[in-house]
Amino acid sequence: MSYFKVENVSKYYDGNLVLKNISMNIKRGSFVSILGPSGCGKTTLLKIISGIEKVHEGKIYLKNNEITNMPIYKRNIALVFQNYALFPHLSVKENILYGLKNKRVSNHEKSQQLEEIISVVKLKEFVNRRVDELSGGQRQRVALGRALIMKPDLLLLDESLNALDKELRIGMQEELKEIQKKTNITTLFITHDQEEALKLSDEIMVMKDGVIIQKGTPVEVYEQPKDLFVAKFIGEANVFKGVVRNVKKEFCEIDVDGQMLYINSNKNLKVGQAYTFAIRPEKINICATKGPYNEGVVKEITYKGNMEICSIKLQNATKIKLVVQNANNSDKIRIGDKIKIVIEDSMFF
Ligand SMILES: Nc1ncnc2c1ncn2[C@@H]1O[C@H](COP(=O)(O)OP(=O)(O)OP(=O)(O)O)[C@@H](O)[C@H]1O
Repeated sequence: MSYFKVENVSKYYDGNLVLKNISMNIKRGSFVSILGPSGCGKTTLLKIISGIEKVHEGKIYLKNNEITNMPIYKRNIALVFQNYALFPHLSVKENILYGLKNKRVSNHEKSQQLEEIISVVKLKEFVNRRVDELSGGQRQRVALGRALIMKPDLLLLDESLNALDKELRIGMQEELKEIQKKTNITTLFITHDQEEALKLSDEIMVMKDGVIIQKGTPVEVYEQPKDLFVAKFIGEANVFKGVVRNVKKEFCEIDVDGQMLYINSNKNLKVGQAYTFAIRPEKINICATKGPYNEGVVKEITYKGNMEICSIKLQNATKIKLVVQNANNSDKIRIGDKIKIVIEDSMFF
């Protein structure tokens, strides 16, 4: 039996089915992200797990106990909201201790636990400061501290890094991962940020329209997306439709509106059959002479600091994007350059 299990859960709002037959098994100590676009049902799922909302169908188990209809306070599940829901006029210490308000804990134990948590979330010098005098990142840590002091069996994080600016967010992602590893707390994190999910998770569940479309490790969902939606949602992809004209041992030829694309993989494709396929920009290399290659002209270059995204127009106006790591000035690609590219791999659907 798994540590945390959701079994065929469905939920309606005003007669609309917003969660459809959701099932998941989560191992103890793992960090699982639920990734999906706005409105797909992520928050509703978290509310159901925490007990704020009721399920219409299905069952939920935590540590072998059914908790489907258990009251919130009996579940020992902590939920951190996007806006943290802290008390702004209270101190860091008071906010964190609030997590223990329904627990019978002696004052001595309380101060011991507080000290431990303050050290985990690195807020030692702010213990007595009011929350409204803290930065966004510090508030995030208070919210985490308030959840962690409960020693919950499950930690639910609802887009909790959303309120932070990019730099702080990246810093907090690292801290969150570190805290999760240190405490070994089983965590369910919801986000619509694919980079965040890839970086933090042991497992990712991709959701769309109330359904979990794919579950897997970050590598699995990125490299073997189940469908085009997942391929496009998790990372960049050049998407084409075309008919396979030739399949060789090392490569295949695909006709995209009269433009022949050469791809260095064959994936058991059938000649004459039409496929939708998606090529990751980093699977395309610029080559000197080695064939089979595709030829095109550089139309656009987007500078990204450590890399550039180049948009290449092939002979018949098909456009394809590739990644170039920042090169020396002499090797730099420029708009108007005629280049040869090798497509190393593609995902076919
Ligand atoms: N209390 C409610 N009453 C009626 N419909 C609701 C209620 N809460 C959410 N919904 C609807 O249920 C669907 C799922 O909403 P939910 O908030 O779970 O999505 P989400 O994936 O968390 O979105 P976001 O990323 O924007 O927060 C949406 O269509 C939403 O409009």
